[in-house]
Amino acid sequence: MPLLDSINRPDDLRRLSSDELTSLAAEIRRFLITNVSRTGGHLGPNLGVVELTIALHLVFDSPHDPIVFDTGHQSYVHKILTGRRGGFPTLRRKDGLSGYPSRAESGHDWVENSHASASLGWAHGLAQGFRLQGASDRTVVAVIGDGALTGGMVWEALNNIAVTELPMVIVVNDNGRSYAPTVGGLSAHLSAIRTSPRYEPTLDTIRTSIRRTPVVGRPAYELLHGVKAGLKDVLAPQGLFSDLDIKYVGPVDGHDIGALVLALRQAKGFGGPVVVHAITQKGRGFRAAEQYEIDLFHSIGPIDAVTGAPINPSSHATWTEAFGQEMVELGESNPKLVALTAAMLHPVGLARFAAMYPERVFDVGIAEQHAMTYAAGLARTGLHPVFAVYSTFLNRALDQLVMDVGLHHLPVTIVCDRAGVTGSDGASHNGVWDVALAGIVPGLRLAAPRDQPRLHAALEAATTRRDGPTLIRYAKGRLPDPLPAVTTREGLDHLVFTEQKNVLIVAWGSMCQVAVEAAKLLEREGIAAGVVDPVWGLPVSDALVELCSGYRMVATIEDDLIVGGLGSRLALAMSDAGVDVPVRHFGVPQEYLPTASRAEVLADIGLTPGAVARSIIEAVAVDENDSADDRLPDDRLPGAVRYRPAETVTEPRRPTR
Ligand SMILES: Cc1ncc(C[n+]2csc(CCOP(=O)(O)OP(=O)(O)O)c2C)c(N)n1
Ligand SMILES: CC(=O)[C@@H](O)[C@H](O)COP(=O)(O)O
Ligand SMILES: [Mg+2]
Repeated sequence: MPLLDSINRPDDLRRLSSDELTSLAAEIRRFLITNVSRTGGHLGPNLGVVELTIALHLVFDSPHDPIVFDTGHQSYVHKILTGRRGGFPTLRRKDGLSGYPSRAESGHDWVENSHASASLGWAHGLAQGFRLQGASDRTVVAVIGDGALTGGMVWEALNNIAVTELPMVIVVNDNGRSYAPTVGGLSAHLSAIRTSPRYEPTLDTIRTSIRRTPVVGRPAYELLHGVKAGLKDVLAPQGLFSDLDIKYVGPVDGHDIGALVLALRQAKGFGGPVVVHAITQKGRGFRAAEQYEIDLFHSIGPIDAVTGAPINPSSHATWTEAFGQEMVELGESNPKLVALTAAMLHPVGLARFAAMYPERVFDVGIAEQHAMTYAAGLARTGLHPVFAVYSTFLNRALDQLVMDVGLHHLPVTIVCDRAGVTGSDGASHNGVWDVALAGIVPGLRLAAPRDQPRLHAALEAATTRRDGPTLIRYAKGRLPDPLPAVTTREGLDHLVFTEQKNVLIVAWGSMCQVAVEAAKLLEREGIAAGVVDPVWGLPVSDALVELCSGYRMVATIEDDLIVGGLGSRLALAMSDAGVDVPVRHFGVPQEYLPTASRAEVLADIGLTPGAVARSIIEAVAVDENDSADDRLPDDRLPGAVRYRPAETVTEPRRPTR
């Protein structure tokens, strides 16, 4: 029977011999490859932490000793060891196993936020909280990658942790990579430790010779681990942490369970803050991952479990590729254009621009705050920075956007990829807050292009603006077919034009297609509805406010938060202008959305043509004998939450059709 079948809780590990633990690690590796190649997910990071996670659960008593995984994308092995291997066929799916820690799944999971660099803050709070409440026997463990270590929050936490005696073990999972090789001085420092010439060959030689020694070999080998774990203080420079007076153990071979157990036990025994520096290999044990230089299979879709080749790769262009192409062309015509990324050069589509203009791209590590203020500095010298970032990670740089870029009216363009509902990466990855957050910046102009032609135009306009910031947002995945305007008036693209001032649907970005299809459904019901796309939706234009005047109803549809979104700002502007027309808002509710596919989440929150049309029909109070229920396709998925009308709807006047 496979050893893995007998592992249902961490305690089950403790009855295995060291050889059995090594065999278990191999079984887990095969399990990961078999399952994650089917579902997609963070295969590379989790292949790199198999032995580390086994050692953590051998030395610490989870959940009594919390283990906090930074970013959380590398917690699959933790889930396997805590009784959840059966859920892996449903990984990252609706009602399935989350791809990140989940309190609803297990008491072993403490932190669900998948935004990097937060684990040390969490660990500090947990340790301090336990101490204040007399639970001094609990050691808090943070597992943080070398990439996440480049985030500013880490150093805020370390500055505070360093002056405590709290029982905390900070495991640096150092594989030298974020997606790409980790950048910056910190990474160079870790690399120096990792590759210290005085460290590796010496110890490897000793280790090999001892292992060959019969009988006394194994005990001596165990002893060496203890020596090895301590040797770091002697053989290789590691001032970074010890200069903060934080004890340092390592570097330890992150794939040697015995060495890890010794180092973690030593760290636990210190009783105060300790760093354990584990050297791991992202993608370890899967040749295709190990050889995929771009990101070592950091995040994959379904692949062949042997070759690693994508299964059914989409040939359709993506927003990210379209952006990348635009940047290459803009870079050629505009020598002042520079680009920034926070450790996601390829994921945001800047790789080609970087290849063409290597001196004009800056990867700052997972440091969005720094990226934004760095961009302000660059702009202050007359350059035009484009900061490409996933929408949800823009949250990290709000103050820098408001006070460094906005306050100085600097020509910085922020390009938010993965804007809107992303779905399978869970609540903290939906890019739904950017409009509400960035929309508060005085002078910032915000566009949500609906297709590639509009993206081209928006980038042209944004990168030539000199008197303030711009933000352009687009959804994850494939580029939609072009959706041309029927006519454009005063900067407003009319996608469905009706002379009749009955219902006006105002939509932008990915919701334009939804709006057009909803208008067709309404037309079938004899309800005339026009559709207009403002493209540059914020600040709300006077032309849009004036256009809304005289309609029986305005509906706004957006793939971002209703509160603070386009619709709520339009309603406010209409109210200020005395345009007394009821407004119904369709968008993302102020909730943390559960893990599901983008399509499933959009259906659940009523952002489908059928749901929008049904709701508009209900709102314009059609003849109550014709229940809307009989007349429109209910394209919600079974069991979906019924659409909840937005609170801001005012009672519509009885329409005439
Ligand atoms: C604030 C923030 N920015 C960007 C990301 C996207 N992201 C997810 S994992 C990752 C790389 C993490 O590298 P590391 O911490 O070294 O972990 P590894 O994948 O190497 O185990 C990045 C940039 C994020 N999750 N959070
Ligand atoms: C863990 C993390 O933040 C990213 O790796 C995230 O999974 C992005 O996924 P996509 O690039 O597939 O949108
Ligand atoms: Mg890493």
